Amino acid sequence: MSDEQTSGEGGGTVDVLIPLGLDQAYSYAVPPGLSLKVGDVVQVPLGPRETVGVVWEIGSGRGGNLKRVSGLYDMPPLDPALMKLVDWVAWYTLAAKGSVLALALRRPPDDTPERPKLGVRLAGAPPARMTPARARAITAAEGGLLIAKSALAEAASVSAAVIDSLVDAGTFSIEPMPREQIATAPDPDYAKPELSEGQAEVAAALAASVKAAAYNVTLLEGVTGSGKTEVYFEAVAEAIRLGRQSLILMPEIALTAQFIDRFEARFGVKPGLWHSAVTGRKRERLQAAIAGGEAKVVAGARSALFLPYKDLGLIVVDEEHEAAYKQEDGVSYHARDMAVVRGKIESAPVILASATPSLETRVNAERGRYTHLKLPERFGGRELPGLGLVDLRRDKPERGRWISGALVKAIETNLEAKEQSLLFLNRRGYAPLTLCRDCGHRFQCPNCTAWLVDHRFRRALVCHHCGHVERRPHECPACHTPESLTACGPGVERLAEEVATLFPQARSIVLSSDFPGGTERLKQELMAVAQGEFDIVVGTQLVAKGHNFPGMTLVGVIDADLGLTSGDPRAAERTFQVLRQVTGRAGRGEKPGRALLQTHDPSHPVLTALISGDPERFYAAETAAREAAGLPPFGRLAALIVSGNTQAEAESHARALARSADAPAGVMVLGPAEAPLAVLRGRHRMRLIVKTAREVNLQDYLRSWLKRGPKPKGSVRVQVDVDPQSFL
Ligand SMILES: Nc1ncnc2c1ncn2[C@@H]1O[C@H](COP(=O)(O)OP(=O)(O)OP(=O)(O)O)[C@@H](O)[C@H]1O
Ligand SMILES: [Zn+2]
Repeated sequence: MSDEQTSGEGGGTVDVLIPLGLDQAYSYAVPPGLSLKVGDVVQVPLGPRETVGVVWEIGSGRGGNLKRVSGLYDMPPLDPALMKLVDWVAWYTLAAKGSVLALALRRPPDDTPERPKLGVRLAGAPPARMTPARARAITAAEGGLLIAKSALAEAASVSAAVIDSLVDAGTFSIEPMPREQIATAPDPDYAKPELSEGQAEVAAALAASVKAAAYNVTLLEGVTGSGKTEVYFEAVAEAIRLGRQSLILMPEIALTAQFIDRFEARFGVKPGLWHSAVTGRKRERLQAAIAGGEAKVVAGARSALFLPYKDLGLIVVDEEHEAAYKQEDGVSYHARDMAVVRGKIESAPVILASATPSLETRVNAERGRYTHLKLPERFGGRELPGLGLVDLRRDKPERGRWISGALVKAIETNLEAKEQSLLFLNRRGYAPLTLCRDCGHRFQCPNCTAWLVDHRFRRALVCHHCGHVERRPHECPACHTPESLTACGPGVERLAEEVATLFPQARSIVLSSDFPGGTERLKQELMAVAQGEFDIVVGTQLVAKGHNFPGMTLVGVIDADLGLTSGDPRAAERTFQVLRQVTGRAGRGEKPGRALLQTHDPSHPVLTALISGDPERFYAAETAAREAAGLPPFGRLAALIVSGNTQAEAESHARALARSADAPAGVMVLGPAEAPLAVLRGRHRMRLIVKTAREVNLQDYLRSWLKRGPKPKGSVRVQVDVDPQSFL
């Protein structure tokens, strides 16, 4: 930013960043009479059209023959903290700055006036001509309250025309309804829980960090059911008392009905909810309430990180280890890491909560960069579930079955005791692979290097990567043998079939993201499970985390080895996390719980660490392994995915890029090799991996490399992923 000038006057210039995939701000002339400052939201011409942009810098030159800014929008300028965040995220991820701005920029307000909802009120004398319908409407409106027209019509079982006629007769007055409250102030003392001694200590430390109003990161590590939520609510309460705003980031906001209820029980109102399904005017109003500082607590998905908080006093990242925090398309940022950045920019404390923290966060805590607070016990003296392994090499289910004898017995015992069981299998659909018994033909996605997953309930074969759907035919498309297709391996739907056969009297349900009826129904079913309406739940990772099912006392993991063989450097960590989360669903209520994990490899270090009940053992071993391999957080990693319409195009560009790598000391460029998903949505993909020592400035290196390297031509695209989480 220029030092001398704080505003661009008529005749001067400004650099305007446009929320599109452009890295540079463009210079425009400021027309006479207009005075612009940094952060102002303006309209500018771009090619043949007009577009919105933000004044990023005040230029020093004269307008000359530059295009002119067309006008200034009547909306608050972008906050300097948010501009800083945009700059930082763009620098770190190598995404185009304009694309990052698109995450942070509010759309200019819709100018069409919002049609207020109309209400009617009993205000005058009864009409000269009375009818039964009119009488009902008048009776329903007694008391003189303002009632929405449609609600009154429904309450009185009359048509809207009847109400209108009473308005015409002067019996009812018509008035605009007050707007639905979007930001009612939460009450920090609405329903304070009685905290245990350990909880109270941690809560006090968190509240103190809020009071200190300074940047500081705390890892809140507590076993499943220890009351992490309850405890960080105390930090939120403190922020509310100070009149400041809190952001609670959650990995899957759409499924957090239980969380919202808990928040309401604690603070008397719902938090402001921010996610992609909040649209239109509601979205605008919430943004305005956040910018105005009235919305005190926002619970949101990762995009809530880019909202224009007026006075952010606390950021909580719940389940900080979750992979869902990493955005893979467009700007590929990790919301947990960027939350820490925003905390720093805002001088606000950040709480990272998890029962199974990421290795990165653990190492930061161990090295003293983060404060480490622990809740080592479950609340109310409850025990963590006892864990046992089932050796599938000995206790082998018959062909086409997946539940071992030991697990069947445990479920039977649970059914007799009227307690709930959860069978966990992280595979959607009926079967991961379909093949022809006669010729061996396998059903593959035409657009991706992936098998089509049999979804029997939907009667379709589906690609989980691109969404391609086809009908399951009756004969093999290759050899035309009728009825020769066979399903290989289990998915949750198939497991549910087995459950129905084994336990016909049990009330069972399958829960996965394929659940018919969408998120709303799914929420209801999760509630129903919590209320004990099902005996057996078959589910994917969707049911593994965050939920509180008090009657659940048994968790059976169908395939504990799944995920350990993927070759992903994070495979061990992920498996450890998901297994600890899912087994943590057992025994959260009055009765103790247990979990059985089926495996072909009972001596695998991840499993023995889990069984030992000593997570430190796992973290120590995994930390040592990562350190030895120079993997994050001990080194830095980036992936470059080079894709093109043909294999040849992608490969030749990837090779040319590799040749120009010119890696200095401390930098290693690996590849190109075919990406594990070699074809995705019809695009051929090659991958280069950049691995550097921790002290290397990875971003600077990548930038200089991409600048001197060959420029992508034709269909070729290069996608940069700093800190890749998924190695597909
Ligand atoms: N001090 C308390 N008073 C009353 N109930 C509590 C208290 N602490 C925790 N609980 C209850 O214990 C259960 C588990 O608490 P909570 O969900 O906060 O744990 P968590 O550590 O977030 O669990 P997870 O990591 O498994 O999601 C909840 O039903 C919660 O209401
Ligand atoms: Zn596909």
